[in-house]
Amino acid sequence: MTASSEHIVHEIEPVFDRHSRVLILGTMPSPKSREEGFFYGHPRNRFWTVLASLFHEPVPATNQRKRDLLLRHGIALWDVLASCDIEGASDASIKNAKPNDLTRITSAAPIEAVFCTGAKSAELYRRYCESQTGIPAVQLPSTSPANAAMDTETLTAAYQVILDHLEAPRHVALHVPEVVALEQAIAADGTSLAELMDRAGGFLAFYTHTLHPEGRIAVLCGTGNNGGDGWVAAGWLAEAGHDVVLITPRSADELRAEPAKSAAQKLMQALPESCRILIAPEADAVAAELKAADVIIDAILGTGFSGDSVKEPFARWIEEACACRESGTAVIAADCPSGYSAETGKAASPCIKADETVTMITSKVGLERPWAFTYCGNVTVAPIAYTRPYLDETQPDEPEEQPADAPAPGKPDEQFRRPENEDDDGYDPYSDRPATPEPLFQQDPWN
Ligand SMILES: NC(=O)C1=CN([C@@H]2O[C@H](COP(=O)(O)OP(=O)(O)OC[C@H]3O[C@@H](n4cnc5c(N)ncnc54)[C@H](O)[C@@H]3O)[C@@H](O)[C@H]2O)[C@@H](O)CC1
Ligand SMILES: [K+]
Repeated sequence: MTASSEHIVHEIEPVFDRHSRVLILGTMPSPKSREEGFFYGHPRNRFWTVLASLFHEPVPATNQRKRDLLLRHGIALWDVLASCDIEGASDASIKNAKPNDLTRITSAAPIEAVFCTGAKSAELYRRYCESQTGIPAVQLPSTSPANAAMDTETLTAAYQVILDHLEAPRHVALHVPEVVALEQAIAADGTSLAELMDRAGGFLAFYTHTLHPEGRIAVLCGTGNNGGDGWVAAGWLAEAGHDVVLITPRSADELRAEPAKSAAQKLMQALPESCRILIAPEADAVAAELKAADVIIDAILGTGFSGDSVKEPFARWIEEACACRESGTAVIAADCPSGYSAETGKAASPCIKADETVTMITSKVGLERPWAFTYCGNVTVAPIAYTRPYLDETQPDEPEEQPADAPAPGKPDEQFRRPENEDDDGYDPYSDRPATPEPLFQQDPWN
């Protein structure tokens, strides 16, 4: 060990579960990562920026969000080394290396590909770990600030290869009480409702900003938690450089629903200059603000709405927003369009017609009705939590739906229906029937 090197023992737990399909490995957490208690913790390391951009998500800001992102996409994350002597974060200085036992992950998860984030981890993996796992590693470029020559776009393009091994996220449509129960269960396990709202509003803003990187945005907020998503999104969009006006019937302090009230108060405590708040404005003032906007975010009513009609002042706000959309203003709904039942798909009078709906956590049955597009436009699920463990328990995979006139399985509807795989000669290439060997030579007919 040299004077400036230290003996380091890896103390950050690996991230994986039984759905992880890809394993990403570095060498050893840097001093900054050890301080943060999580992988790639240096603010200038681009690992999280690259992953977020691969999945079109906001860059995760906390360790919990980073862990969540990995698990949602089926990625396991660890390092090759369990301990070594190292100078700072210098891979080149590594001596006395002891590898981690990667079978801890490969025996529990269906890992089909291993990626190393840099030359040193790939070299150490080949030397110490490949024989344990039996899976050769693909070397990816390092995301560390030391690899500054490579820009983030090039890095992201190199990391695309990971996607070939991952499954597309499953979208399950739940009933509204099931969504509420799901959020409660996630909150009971440590991701609070306030945190879920922060992620919901953050994703709503990220999605809006991706579609409309510039322009003036009006956010219509109701008094429930759907409004809370709007308060969070407004702050985020103002920070991202938009001119934002938030329209609400009540001040932050007068709201009653939690976590919406706390989210609104948090925005008021550090209100960005480009975010104006209009409290209970006259109908004409609302109309003028909506007309001046390039994008309207509808965060008036979400899953808490039911009924045949919408009360004032929201009814008028909805009518004004619909009129603006007729003249070309984009409308993006938070969770579901206001006035539209996320449970039944019934549209009240009046009802928002949106170009896009960013629905939180998972889809809802009302958003899957055949006419939903008229009100919801494109529906995008905001991936605000890792829901799979909860849904695996409560939602066993349904058998594929058969059309009403489909024959019962195993009972052909016609007497002479042929097995599906049979070809014109009656040979089924996929059956287990052993092929009858053909004679190699025909017998000489003259003998
Ligand atoms: N529970 C949570 O932690 C999370 C909730 N989220 C958001 O919270 C929403 C659900 O929040 P809430 O349960 O508070 O319900 P909503 O905010 O959807 O609706 C409740 C509000 O609607 C008003 N309302 C009901 N019927 C009305 C009518 N006919 N006319 C006018 N106003 C009417 C009520 O007075 C109440 O203020 C979701 O849609 C989602 O956007 C997300 O932030 C994710 C996390
Ligand atoms: K809404």
